[in-house]
Amino acid sequence: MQDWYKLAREQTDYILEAIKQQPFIRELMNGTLPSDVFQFYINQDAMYLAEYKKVLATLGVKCPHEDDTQFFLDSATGIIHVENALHQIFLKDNELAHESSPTCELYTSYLTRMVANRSLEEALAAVLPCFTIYKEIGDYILEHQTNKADNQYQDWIDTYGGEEFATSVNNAVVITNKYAANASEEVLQKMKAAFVKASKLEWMFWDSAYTKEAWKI
Ligand SMILES: Cc1ncc(C[n+]2csc(CCO)c2C)c(N)n1
Repeated sequence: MQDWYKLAREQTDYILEAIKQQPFIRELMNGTLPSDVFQFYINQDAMYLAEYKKVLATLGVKCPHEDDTQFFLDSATGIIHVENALHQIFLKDNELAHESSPTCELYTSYLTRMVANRSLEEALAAVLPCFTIYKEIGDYILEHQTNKADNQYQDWIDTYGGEEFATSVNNAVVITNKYAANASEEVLQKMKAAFVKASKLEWMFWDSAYTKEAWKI
């Protein structure tokens, strides 16, 4: 398996295209996303990230190569700095929610289960869309927006588009490809399923923010 990610990316192209068409993304891009919807998203994302950083730390500890461990542990602490800075800009303290939406709960629980109970390869594949999809969507928005000087969400957009974040995403892809290169056909199938599912959960996360998804009871 030469370039596992290239194949996984091709097989999830329909999900990427669907994300680009989501009203959340379109309105984020032109700056018209209602601020209560963005608040809901940032709130849920704060809860997502609190779990995701533990997922990355656990994954890092599982990696046999020191450099890979270093990368995932750095990414976990990076979340504390970069993402918290974003939340400082956008998260209004008085609107802090403490209950995860069903989709936020589903996504974080899924990732936690993958790193706890599955092979390193599967866990890597499950964690990767978080990096690659944000990179693609960040770049997509930067490329297509016409209002960079006056979009209230520009700080968010700039975090995920551009070069600095690209290096981190590239590292995550290279590491995942490296383990895929020696994986059996059975493991490769499981990696693909995990990558597809996590990509769908990324779509669902934005969708659930746009509808301000609540528990049914
Ligand atoms: C639901 C959701 N998915 C992905 C990201 C983006 N993201 C979160 S942590 C991380 C790795 C280190 O920065 C990246 C790319 C997000 N914020 N929220």
